[in-house]
Amino acid sequence: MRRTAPGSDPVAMYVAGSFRWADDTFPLIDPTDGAVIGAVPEAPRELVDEAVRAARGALAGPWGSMSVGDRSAALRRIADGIAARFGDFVDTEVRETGKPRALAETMDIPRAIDNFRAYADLLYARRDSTFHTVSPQGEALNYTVRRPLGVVAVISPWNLPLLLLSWKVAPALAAGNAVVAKPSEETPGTAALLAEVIHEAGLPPGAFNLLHGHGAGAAGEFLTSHPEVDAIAFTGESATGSAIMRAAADHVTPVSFELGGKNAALVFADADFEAAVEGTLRSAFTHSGQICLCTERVYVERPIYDEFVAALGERARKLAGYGPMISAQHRDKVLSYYRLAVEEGATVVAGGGIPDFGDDRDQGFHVEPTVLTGLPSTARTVREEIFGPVCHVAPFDTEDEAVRLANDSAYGLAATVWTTNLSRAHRVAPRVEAGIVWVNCWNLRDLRTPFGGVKASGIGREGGEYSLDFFSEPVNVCVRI
Ligand SMILES: NC(=O)c1ccc[n+]([C@@H]2O[C@H](COP(=O)([O-])OP(=O)(O)OC[C@H]3O[C@@H](n4cnc5c(N)ncnc54)[C@H](O)[C@@H]3O)[C@@H](O)[C@H]2O)c1
Ligand SMILES: O=C/C=C/C=C(\O)C(=O)O
Repeated sequence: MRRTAPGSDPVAMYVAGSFRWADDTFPLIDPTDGAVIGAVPEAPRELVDEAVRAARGALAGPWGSMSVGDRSAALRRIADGIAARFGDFVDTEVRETGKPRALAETMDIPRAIDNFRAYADLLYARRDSTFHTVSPQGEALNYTVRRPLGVVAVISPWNLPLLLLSWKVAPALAAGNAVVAKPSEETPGTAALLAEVIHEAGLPPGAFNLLHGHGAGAAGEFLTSHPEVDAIAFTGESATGSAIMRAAADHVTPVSFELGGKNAALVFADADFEAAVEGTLRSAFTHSGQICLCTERVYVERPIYDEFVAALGERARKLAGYGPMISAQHRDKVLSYYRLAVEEGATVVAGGGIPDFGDDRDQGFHVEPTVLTGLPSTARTVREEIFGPVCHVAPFDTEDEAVRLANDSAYGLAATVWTTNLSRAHRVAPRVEAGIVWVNCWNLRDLRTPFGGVKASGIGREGGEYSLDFFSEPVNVCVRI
């Protein structure tokens, strides 16, 4: 069984229990220095068809009839398998995304392991409803059974490649579905390692299948428009979500969408100043702003506005060790917003250009952490998702205005509120149109909470029981007594 292309990194595909390659390949690029580090297979339509058939076959075979206990044990073996190859996963994650090693070591890879462990447990913890019905039509026992959806397509982005893939694959498998996954073409490596781990864990052939390749007009679209796919779980840009929704409409395929954001931070004058500045620095610049939860709009109550802007700008200028944009194309997109902001009349408080390291990183795709001020709320820079290390800071005068500004967006994924006034925190948080509101913190995550966005930021919620709800169909059985 050949897992790797000759002379390249192991980014094989995995279909029907065996590792696959393809004649057509494209280069894998290290964004830190722009070097070609491997070749990625482009799955042809026939292989997508074969993967969907293999998944269907798995549902009719041992995977479809596996006990909850055995399924849970299989998920645990996957978690242990990732843990056993922790270093390989970290190396691959860092090489393909350019993110700081500490981030991969403390967030991406441990959280991926947790995802498999958590869903192994949740399988047991799950309860469903039963009702004893007494009505004029008669007496009955109503109970609920959960059926898997069937063949689930998982399409994931490049920013947290393993975390966001496992965030869908683990609950989909836990609920008894068969999965066909297509990770981002820019970061296929950790998914390929996951396929090896799943193979070693002994899942029946076809229960998990992995394809590589591009989205539009390629493997991604072949998969999401496939008539035999029963559900689509997607994380990525809102525009891609729209395209997938159109493809899914033909077969009324259910979708779960985690999409883009333009997340707001509200900093009140009564906030712990130091915590708010440091927290906003983290929320705007972690992974160079390439986390869907990152802050791009900061609103600060006027009495502390000047001091806040000065402090944030000074710390942004001093940031070191940050990673690159994922690709030359994405770097160019972010830089085009830096230019647009100036055209729109912004004051550049920090950054605004390309750093000069004087080493190999100058061949990579870095941009400077950037703080802007002075734009009206109608500016494209304030309205559109940039997905880079950049935020715009504007003042506000009242609590109502702060909430109105936060909600003045097509998006609604996450928000942060910085205040020491407990009543204000509880008053403001539910008024913000976002799926997640952090008070005096950012990205403090618990796998059991509902995760997702409102408006253009998504459809549905993932996390804990919420994922199991999406990945299974409740069936009401009514038995006359
Ligand atoms: N809400 C969240 O939880 C969340 C999490 C991470 C990233 N994101 C968003 O993801 C974006 C960055 O990731 P990206 O650039 O990889 O997103 P993207 O939408 O460009 O690509 C995501 C995936 O979709 C595939 N794809 C693209 N076009 C497709 C099509 N027509 N049909 C089927 N598949 C297709 C790609 O190949 C890739 O695997 C940002 O907008 C970010 O906000 C959201
Ligand atoms: O990029 C966007 C999604 C982030 C998700 C998490 O960081 C998480 O689930 O903890």
